[in-house]
Amino acid sequence: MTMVFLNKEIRDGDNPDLTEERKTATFDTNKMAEVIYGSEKLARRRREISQAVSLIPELADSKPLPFLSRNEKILESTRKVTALNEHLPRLINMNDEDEAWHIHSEVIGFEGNPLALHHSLFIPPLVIQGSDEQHEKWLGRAKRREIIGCYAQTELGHGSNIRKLETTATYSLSTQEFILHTPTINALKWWPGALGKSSNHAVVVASLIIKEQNYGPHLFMVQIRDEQSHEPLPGIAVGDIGPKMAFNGADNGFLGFNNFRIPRGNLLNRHCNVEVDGTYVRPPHDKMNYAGMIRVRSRMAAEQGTFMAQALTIAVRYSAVRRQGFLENKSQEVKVLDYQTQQHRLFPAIARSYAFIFCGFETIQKYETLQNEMNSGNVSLMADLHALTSGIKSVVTYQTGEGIEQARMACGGHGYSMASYISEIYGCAIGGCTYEGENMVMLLQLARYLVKSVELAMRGKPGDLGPMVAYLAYPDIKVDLVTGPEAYVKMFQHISKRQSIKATEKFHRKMESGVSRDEAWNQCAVELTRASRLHTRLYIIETFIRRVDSIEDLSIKMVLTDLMNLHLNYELLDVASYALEDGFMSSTQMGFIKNQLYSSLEKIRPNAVSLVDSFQFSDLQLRSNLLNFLFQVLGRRDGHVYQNLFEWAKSSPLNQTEVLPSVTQYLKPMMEKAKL
Ligand SMILES: CCCCCCCC(=O)SCCNC(=O)CCNC(=O)[C@H](O)C(C)(C)COP(=O)(O)OP(=O)(O)OC[C@H]1O[C@@H](n2cnc3c(N)ncnc32)[C@H](O)[C@@H]1OP(=O)(O)O
Ligand SMILES: Cc1cc2nc3c(=O)[nH]c(=O)nc-3n(C[C@H](O)[C@H](O)[C@H](O)COP(=O)(O)OP(=O)(O)OC[C@H]3O[C@@H](n4cnc5c(N)ncnc54)[C@H](O)[C@@H]3O)c2cc1C
Repeated sequence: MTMVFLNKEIRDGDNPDLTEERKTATFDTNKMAEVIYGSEKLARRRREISQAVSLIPELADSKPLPFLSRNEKILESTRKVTALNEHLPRLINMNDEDEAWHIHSEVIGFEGNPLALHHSLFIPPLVIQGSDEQHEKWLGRAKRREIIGCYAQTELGHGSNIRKLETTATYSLSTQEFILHTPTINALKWWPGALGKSSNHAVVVASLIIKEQNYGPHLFMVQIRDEQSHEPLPGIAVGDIGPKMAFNGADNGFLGFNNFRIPRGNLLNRHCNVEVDGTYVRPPHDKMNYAGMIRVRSRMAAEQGTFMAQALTIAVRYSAVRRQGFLENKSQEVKVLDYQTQQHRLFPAIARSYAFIFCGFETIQKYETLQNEMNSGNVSLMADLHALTSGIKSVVTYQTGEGIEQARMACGGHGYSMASYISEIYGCAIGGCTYEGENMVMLLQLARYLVKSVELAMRGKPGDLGPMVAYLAYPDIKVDLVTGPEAYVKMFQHISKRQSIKATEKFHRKMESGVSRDEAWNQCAVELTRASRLHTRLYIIETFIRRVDSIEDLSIKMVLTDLMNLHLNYELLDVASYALEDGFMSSTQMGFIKNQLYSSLEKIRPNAVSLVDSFQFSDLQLRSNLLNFLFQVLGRRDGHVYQNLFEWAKSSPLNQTEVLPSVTQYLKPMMEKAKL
């Protein structure tokens, strides 16, 4: 008998070690999934979608992805995404972004696909920056997938410094067109996903030139390939940039223009415009054209939390079936999950996954508020959200990379095999440290905001500080950590405030010593990025506490409180040196934090498997597909790891023949020669 997604996901025939873990859980994984995904409906819809997908064989991988060449990977991801396209209207609510994200992640996995950017980076800027008329012209076609698009901003020579993008869009008064041009090799667009071979349209970011004046980066809708032949249009050079650390089922590309003309109406002009006579109509905010990037960054906390959760699901389940070494009982080896070091490796990362997902919810809601305000012409929230999302994207991507790498090491040798799927998740997740703004660059954006806020506080204007930075003006009152989470928040506020002030003061001292503003900034940059990280980590902690406070179900609240306490102690321990430095934290308090941390690990141990089960990733999503025995393997929810690893190895193309050409052509002659 198989009982799918019952409370503790107990199924007959599962590895008894995993079943034992599930039986010890103190909570219902379905209820936890509701908390993770925000509602009963969404959690249930995810299960229904997973179930429906598992019944459609053409949506399964036709071969283990690591055994495919790049061309085969692209063919396979395209096959799956187009097959999925046919089923989508029946399987999901087409207007629900969460359902769409979930089903794509089920079917495609982490390899990428030629339509991934179409939905996340082509349609959104069109919606945000396009006028009603432009929506009429392109949006319906894009949504129906009559056309495929991408977002082409980064160039070979410039990614971080958008103001210096070299691709130009020069307005021609005589023809009322924009002339797109790539003046140098460095100006080639480079990196955009799905540009290389798949897209026939692109939202292109180019510097707008009118009567020789440069108005900075603007967004243009550009058709790059013929809709019938799919050949590049005359005046366009486009291609794939080659294999990458991950995303090899997608065709990141390059793009160059040779005086390529587009109509005036192709400037996305909801917020700005170029009139027929060349008059430039300014947007309500200088950085309005960057709004799409805030949107993507606001989604990254939840996204990265989910990436890390997938790697942890694999590692925790595996750690519960992997037995190695002894504790007290010498007659049976222990589950490696029982080692304190293994728990210390994995459990704080589980806590971070939950923290990032909860933080992600708040950030997405904040973005939605911003979007509504922008639509009615109010841009006052932009600066705050830009600062916040710059910090969040940087901290969560970095820590997710750390967490996934720990998950890999926690699986020992098998973690290093592509059968674990962890390397693919890792490659994809750490891309986030770079895309949507390189992490250091974005931390420095947040630092600008923090420095300004400290300056306000120093000028005695704490009332002018926004709610997220109000703590910069709080007095220093020592805290007793025994009293609970609020004391941890206060300790973190002190640490973060002190670092922001120290960095600002250093910056001021540099300038007072005669160093230019930019040079002074650079000489303080490490301290400034530290301030940004601390501020962001404080924000993540606060969102975690808010979420746990809001939970009514007692059994869920209890286990999440354990997880939150682990998070608080782990995070504080990690930054304790800042508070020890000025005596705000005593060495006794430091000892208390460590003890609390170890006790949290023990409390979480019996719930560890169910905490990762609660993410409810299907085996297909973890590339441990039940439909086909050959696929990976370590994260299987049934825990039958070893026989599947053996099947995986047998399916390696190298094992399809006993004697390889490498042996007949080289090794054998070498050995024969040696005998002479
Ligand atoms: C599945 C895989 C998907 C992968 C998808 C990946 C897609 C991509 O990567 S697309 C490309 C993304 N590219 C980037 O993110 C580039 C990062 N760079 C940038 O965003 C900008 O160059 C940036 C923000 C660093 C600097 O911009 P710049 O115009 O030079 O502004 P700068 O001079 O630093 O700041 C001026 C002011 O603008 C503000 N500002 C900058 N950006 C914004 C914004 N988005 N909103 C509001 N204010 C902003 C600054 O805070 C600053 O304010 P203040 O003067 O008050 O301190
Ligand atoms: C997987 C992936 C997908 C992508 N998809 C797209 C896409 O769809 N569309 C698109 O347009 N682009 C895309 N990109 C490009 C991406 O947005 C850029 O690579 C990113 O913005 C970083 O810019 P860069 O490559 O110029 O890095 P650089 O800025 O050259 O970074 C190199 C180093 O310089 C440092 N640095 C740079 N400037 C500063 C500064 N001011 N202060 C301190 N340090 C600095 C950085 O911290 C970093 O250490 C993608 C990239 C990846 C990896």
